[in-house]
Amino acid sequence: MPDSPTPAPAEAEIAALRAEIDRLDDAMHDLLMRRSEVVGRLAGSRAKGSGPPLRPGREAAVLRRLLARHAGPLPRDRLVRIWREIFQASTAIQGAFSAAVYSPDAASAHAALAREHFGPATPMRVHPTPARALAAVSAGEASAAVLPVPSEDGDGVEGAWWARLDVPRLQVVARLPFVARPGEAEALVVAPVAPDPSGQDRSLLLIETEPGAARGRISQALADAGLAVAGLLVTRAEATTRVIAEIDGFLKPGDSRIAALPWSRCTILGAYAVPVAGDAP
Ligand SMILES: C=C(O[C@@H]1C=C(C(=O)O)C=C[C@H]1O)C(=O)O
Repeated sequence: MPDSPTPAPAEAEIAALRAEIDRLDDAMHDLLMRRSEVVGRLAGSRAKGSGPPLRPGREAAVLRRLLARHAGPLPRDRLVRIWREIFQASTAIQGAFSAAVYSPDAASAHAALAREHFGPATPMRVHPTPARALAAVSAGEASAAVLPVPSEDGDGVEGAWWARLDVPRLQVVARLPFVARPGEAEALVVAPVAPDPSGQDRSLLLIETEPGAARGRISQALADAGLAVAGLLVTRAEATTRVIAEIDGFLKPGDSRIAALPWSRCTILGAYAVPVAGDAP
């Protein structure tokens, strides 16, 4: 026997609940208008300095704080989506913002990730190679590029954008999606702005080692220097062995632990806020 449907609340009860929702909408709208005014003041203040208004670390810190106090039936990823739209609207108040997305086709997972992160109102252009997406940012045609996460097998010479990144002018500033979806596509955001710490970050260190350097030796050298390795990617092309080490924490140029490494060619590619767990399935 199917469950009998819950009896509909009486008309008066529905009207009362809708009136309560209307009052809450007004209160939320008032707060959004006030928030936008504060963002406008921030944009006008000298405190924030020049450059694009993107502060992914600050955004991540806000989201983590809200998620830590979150309760009730609104799913965590919906809360994040609402705030992503608020952040993008705030960014747009402070200056024009657009994204250059590497995507082999418009329907790819990367285009969807970028759209989800930057919201439907952000101008976005899809590029057929990571190099073209980066060139759009370099030329000032876009504010940020969305690029594939480096991989040991799939990058090829064309795809290894991270080996030729024009740091520190361009840096990795975020990882998508911020609410982790294990097993699904991920991307990195590169922008002409230094990353800002969120309080829980990972840094990307590009190292050129001697040809044929063994993984174990690379890991050991990083650990000996006091760096906590969260991931290690080793690529070997011709005479060059390139390593991308994901290091726990926010590395700044001049860090003595980097100076202690046995390789002279070590470059911080940027940092990103460690993604948060999604809703339990
Ligand atoms: C308002 C700022 O600029 C942007 C908008 C933010 C927001 O709406 O909270 C946060 C970070 C920035 O991407 C800021 O720097 O705090």
